[in-house]
Amino acid sequence: MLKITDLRAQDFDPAAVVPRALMDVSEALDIVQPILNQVKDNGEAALLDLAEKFDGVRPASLRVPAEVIASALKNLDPAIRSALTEAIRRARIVHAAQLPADSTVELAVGAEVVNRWVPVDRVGLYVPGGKAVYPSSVVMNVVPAQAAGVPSLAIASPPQADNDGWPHPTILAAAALLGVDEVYAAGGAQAIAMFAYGAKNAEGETVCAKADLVTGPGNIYVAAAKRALRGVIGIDAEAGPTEIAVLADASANPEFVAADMISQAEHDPMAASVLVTTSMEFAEAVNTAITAQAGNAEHRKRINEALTGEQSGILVVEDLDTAIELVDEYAAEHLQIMTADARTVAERIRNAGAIFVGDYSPVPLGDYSSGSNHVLPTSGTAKFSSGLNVTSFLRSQQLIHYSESALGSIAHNIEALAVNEGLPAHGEAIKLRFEN
Ligand SMILES: NC(=O)c1ccc[n+]([C@@H]2O[C@H](COP(=O)([O-])OP(=O)(O)OC[C@H]3O[C@@H](n4cnc5c(N)ncnc54)[C@H](O)[C@@H]3O)[C@@H](O)[C@H]2O)c1
Ligand SMILES: N[C@H](CO)Cc1c[nH]c[nH+]1
Ligand SMILES: [Zn+2]
Repeated sequence: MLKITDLRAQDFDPAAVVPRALMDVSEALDIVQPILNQVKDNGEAALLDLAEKFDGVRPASLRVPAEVIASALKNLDPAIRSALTEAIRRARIVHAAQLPADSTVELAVGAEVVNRWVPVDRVGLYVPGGKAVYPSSVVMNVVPAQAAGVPSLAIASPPQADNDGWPHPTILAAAALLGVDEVYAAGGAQAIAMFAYGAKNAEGETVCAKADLVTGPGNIYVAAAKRALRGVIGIDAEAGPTEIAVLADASANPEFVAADMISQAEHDPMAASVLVTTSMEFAEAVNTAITAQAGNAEHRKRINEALTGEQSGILVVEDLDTAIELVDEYAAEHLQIMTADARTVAERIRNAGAIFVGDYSPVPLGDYSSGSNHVLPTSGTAKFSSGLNVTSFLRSQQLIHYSESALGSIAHNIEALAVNEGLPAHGEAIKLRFEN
């Protein structure tokens, strides 16, 4: 049962009423800092020690041998192979369409500025694997990186005690299906540090080369490590514990909404499920359906913890405008619109990682098979971050090429502005080119 807050007929501050987790990423920073230092100082040895400590198994090596990856692909269940293949196909089409075009602008004769998009050289892709297994996150990381043209891709995923300390076999098989052969048995904050600093063995040989960018989802420790190491390495968004917000009116189906909220709660006791609705009767019907459905769920303990935590809840408001204001303040990782004329309502939303429209576009569709990306910003960071996409792996560079006469025609402007800023040497650098 989620807590219902009745906000009808009262004034409130949206920021003060939207549910938020008690422990946010900033509080996990103190927990992960010693882990990051350990990896920075001791490379592979630290990573193997941390695997033993946090994952309960010490892999035989940090890098997964090629034959282990090949055997995972060979033994992959055909139904899973076919589902992954279709997910990859759809994701490739959607992500290829995101590729931005270079542009060349000629502002005057001989005055050219090129805007070009250049992929990063090497990326580390994090695939979670603590409480659940995420081969779908292999697809979501690798497909946009490949579409962007990144030449060097490496994956890290937690070692699994029941797979001889290697990452889960379906994760290895998904990597093989996508043509990625560089996979490391490393999880959590330590895996992010491995990509940020690189890792050497006791002999001083490089086991994992430093990456330029790390992307991918994970729990609060993974999100905290990304925040702490930003600057040492590029990061995508803080894609931490899963969130779903549902904006629904009385026309929605409470059984559907309950199932969708439970689906995301099963990720993590820290996951958040939030319903904003204009109907108290509907709010109560969803709560009744959640009680009935969650009682039979495999992960009911985790689900119950997530749904009864401070981060989850149901808000009942007076009208649709107020509901939209609240979901915009919440800025959910996933927002489902389940109202009359859902498509029009979706157009009015400003802040969300991804927006799922209507009864037949639930979040689990996007988690696996819609073609969209499931690595999305959490904890309100959708106000300023995007979900993983092709541009996450690209840098926009400008190439400036002016001829002598093109520079000469605006030299006086540069000199005037340089003097005005109190930086006359800037102006002199232009002027001396045109003397004598
Ligand atoms: N936002 C997104 O795009 C998105 C997508 C998919 C999954 N997720 C989220 O990813 C997360 C996956 O979490 P998970 O735990 O299953 O796997 P995970 O791989 O993210 O985390 C497992 C690792 O956490 C570390 N860890 C565990 N307890 C720790 C502790 N007390 N201190 C320090 N480190 C610790 C361990 O090193 C372990 O290997 C979930 O929260 C899920 O909701 C988010
Ligand atoms: N809902 C997750 C994103 O927060 C993605 C996922 C993967 N597998 C199942 N779900
Ligand atoms: Zn999910």
